[in-house]
Amino acid sequence: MTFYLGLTGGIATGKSTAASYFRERGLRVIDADQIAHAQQAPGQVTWREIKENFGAEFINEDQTVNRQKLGAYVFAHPDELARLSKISHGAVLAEIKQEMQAAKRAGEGVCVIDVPLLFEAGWQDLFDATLLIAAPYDLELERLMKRNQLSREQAKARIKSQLPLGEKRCLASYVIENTGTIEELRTNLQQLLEEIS
Ligand SMILES: CC(C)(COP(=O)(O)OP(=O)(O)OC[C@H]1O[C@@H](n2cnc3c(N)ncnc32)[C@H](O)[C@@H]1O)[C@@H](O)C(=O)NCCC(=O)NCCS
Ligand SMILES: Nc1ncnc2c1ncn2[C@@H]1O[C@H](COP(=O)(O)OP(=O)(O)OP(=O)(O)O)[C@@H](O)[C@H]1O
Repeated sequence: MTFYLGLTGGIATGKSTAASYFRERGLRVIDADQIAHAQQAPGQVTWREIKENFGAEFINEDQTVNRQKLGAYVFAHPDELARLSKISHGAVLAEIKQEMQAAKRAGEGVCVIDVPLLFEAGWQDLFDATLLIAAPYDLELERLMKRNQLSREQAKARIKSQLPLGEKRCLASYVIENTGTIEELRTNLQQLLEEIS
């Protein structure tokens, strides 16, 4: 039986860092962001819908979606972000389900599904358990500003576009506080893996 572990967090709280650890341990990690990006490749259905709904000004000369520009726009306009989510989520979910089936067919013990918007989308029932990588608000804000080179206001708007971390804490089966070093995070992840394996 495959144990499906849904991995989530706030923006920049450390999901990808946790996902890297699981990959190093040889586990399949299904990455919703990566799936969403692949489905935005020129010519794909999602790409066409983005072009039609948001306009050609969000398409680069090489026909790829200008994600930086689109991100700056949608995170400043909640209704537009909802429109983008609506365009993307059905196809992302279908691909996630396919990859989960592949893990089962391959007889894998644990399969991790990294979904930033797991609780916002209401997908928790798809998984055997959910793991939230959490960090205090100020740390989340600092990491996000630094990594994406955003102003404080831009970073705050991105965090605000998601369900508050406090609410995600109540919904998750497991919560790991990512407030120490990356080594400490890895130790906590190892303990969790031992518990569920
Ligand atoms: C808004 C976009 C253009 C920004 O692109 P960018 O390269 O700057 O960011 P990236 O895709 O790496 O996402 C970074 C983080 O932003 C957050 N985020 C992304 N999409 C959304 C959304 N629709 N609502 C709230 N937060 C979001 C997530 O925490 C994600 O991990 C891009 O995220 C996008 O196309 N989003 C729609 C698809 C989607 O909902 N993806 C999430 C996985 S289901
Ligand atoms: N324990 C830690 N100590 C110091 N830096 C960390 C720690 N954990 C993560 N980081 C750094 O914080 C940033 C955000 O981490 P990461 O990319 O894993 O977050 P994420 O939750 O996947 O983000 P997103 O939601 O945007 O995809 C990265 O630059 C990462 O190297």
